[in-house]
Amino acid sequence: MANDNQNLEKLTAAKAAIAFVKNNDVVGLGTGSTATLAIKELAKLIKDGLKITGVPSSEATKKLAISLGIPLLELGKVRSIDVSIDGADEFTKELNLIKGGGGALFREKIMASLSKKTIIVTDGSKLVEKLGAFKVPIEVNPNAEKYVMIKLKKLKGKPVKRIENGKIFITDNQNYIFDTDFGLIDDPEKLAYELNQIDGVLGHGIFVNLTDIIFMAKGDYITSYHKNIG
Ligand SMILES: O=C[C@H](O)[C@H](O)[C@H](O)COP(=O)(O)O
Repeated sequence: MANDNQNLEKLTAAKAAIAFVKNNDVVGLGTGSTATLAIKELAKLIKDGLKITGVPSSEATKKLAISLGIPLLELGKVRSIDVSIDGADEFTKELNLIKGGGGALFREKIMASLSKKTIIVTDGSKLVEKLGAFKVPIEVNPNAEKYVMIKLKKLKGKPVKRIENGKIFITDNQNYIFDTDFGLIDDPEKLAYELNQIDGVLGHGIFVNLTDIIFMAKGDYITSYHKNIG
């Protein structure tokens, strides 16, 4: 459970990202507690006259955006997004991420892939030296449940089907999530590639080369990490 300080940090990071949204932008709307704060800040600007069109990355975010009166386009219908703002469960200074704690990883990855600029916002608890303490969420078609389990074990993963409130967790795309322990991940790009090769895996929470800026707030300080374009 996030404490008050963490919530304040999330809000600080969210506000830093909102500054990148310009009039008439198509804006990717992430999922989770930090993205929610960003979306609420965006809604305030819209009330003050900013014109944007949002693209939600989950059904929960869609519902939130509608309740706040944000005009929306469906993710599957857009060719390009100007800027997207999302959270993360872990990140490294190389701008590699683990996402999907809320199960929205597939649509979030499509959103990030369509975005000219992807901004990630986090509190001070998400920065790690190496990804992997947070188990990698993997979205799996139920028809491939056993097959994918076998494949993940061959990759030395320990998959556990996600249960929430005593029930099997079902994603917005009607799939399962396997939270998979790979230990600390030495080469996230390689693991991402290997997971992409498994039939029945719709997507996974390792995000490599998809982020432009990360704003992390810790206490009173905000640190930004930028993509190395050199
Ligand atoms: O599926 C959920 C997303 O990837 C979230 O962005 C991620 O879990 C971080 O969420 P939060 O901002 O609540 O920590």
